[in-house]
Amino acid sequence: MSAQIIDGKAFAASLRERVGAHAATFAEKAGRKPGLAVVLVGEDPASQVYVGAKGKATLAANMESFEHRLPADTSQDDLIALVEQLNADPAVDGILVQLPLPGDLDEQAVIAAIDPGKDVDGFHVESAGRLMVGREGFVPCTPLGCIMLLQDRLGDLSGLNAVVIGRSNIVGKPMAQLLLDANATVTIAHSRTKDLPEVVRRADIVVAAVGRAEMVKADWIKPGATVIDVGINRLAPAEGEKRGRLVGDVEFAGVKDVAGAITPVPGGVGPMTIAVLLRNTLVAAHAHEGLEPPEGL
Ligand SMILES: Nc1nc(=O)c2c([nH]1)NC[C@@H]1CN(c3ccc(C(=O)N[C@@H](CCC(=O)O)C(=O)O)cc3)C=[N+]21
Repeated sequence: MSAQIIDGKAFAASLRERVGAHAATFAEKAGRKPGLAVVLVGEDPASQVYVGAKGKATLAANMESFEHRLPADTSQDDLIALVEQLNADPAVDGILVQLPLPGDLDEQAVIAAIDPGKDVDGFHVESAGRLMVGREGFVPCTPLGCIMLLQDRLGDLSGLNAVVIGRSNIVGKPMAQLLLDANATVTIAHSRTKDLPEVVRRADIVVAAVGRAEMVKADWIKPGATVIDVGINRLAPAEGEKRGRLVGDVEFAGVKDVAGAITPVPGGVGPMTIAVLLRNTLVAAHAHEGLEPPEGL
């Protein structure tokens, strides 16, 4: 049996379409477009490409994009001063500071400086706390995109066994909370987990977010399980290749013959992250104008 391939790219395109339509309606009511500010510190080439892609998607969704590119030797004080300037700017609804930050910049301190009402990444401790206690707030884009794909495929997740591999603040922990909120039975596995393959074999839902290329193997997967691959790893170039292939944390070639459904890399979770970022920015814009939140997103 071969798994259904979950087309995150198509799902994300449809979400971006709906967000763009809502953004146009918002602009008529508010007299301005929703605005997203992206701050990039340093010259990491992968980050530059990624920030450029976000800017394009933002404009295509009828939103304003504000890009701030700062040199790698920017001081903590200057970076926080920029964040405070963006907090005070009424044209800016969402603020994203691209991570990781270079050098000794203190990520937690920079994130703490973001107005929680503009925290469209959902990385502020206030957003994390709200998610934990079940209050409304911004949810990190990648796990929110993953739960959308899961609910689209499986409907009700009640009682399903979900195993999240990885415990980062950005993906693993909020992912587990979202699955718990959806009434799944949740296990968070990590580098110290004993007999990881055996734990994963019990899962109806596997979310792999460890950042290790092709770590999850076919014989770890319960037949028919739904596999969400959050990893984006660039392999070393093979003979004759200029750039190495992009692979996930799951060995796709093998796992696709066992799983019931699986997200590919690229074209799975990655595009969802950007679409959800735009969705969160749209929600922030409505809150800033005192408008009812948009429906059906
Ligand atoms: N504050 C912050 N928020 C982030 O959300 C954030 C961040 N920092 N730092 C970097 C990571 C990385 N990230 C990606 C999003 C989309 C794709 C994506 O769309 N990938 C495509 C293809 C990418 C390619 O071809 O290189 C895909 O998977 O199909 C990738 C990576 C968001 N991040």
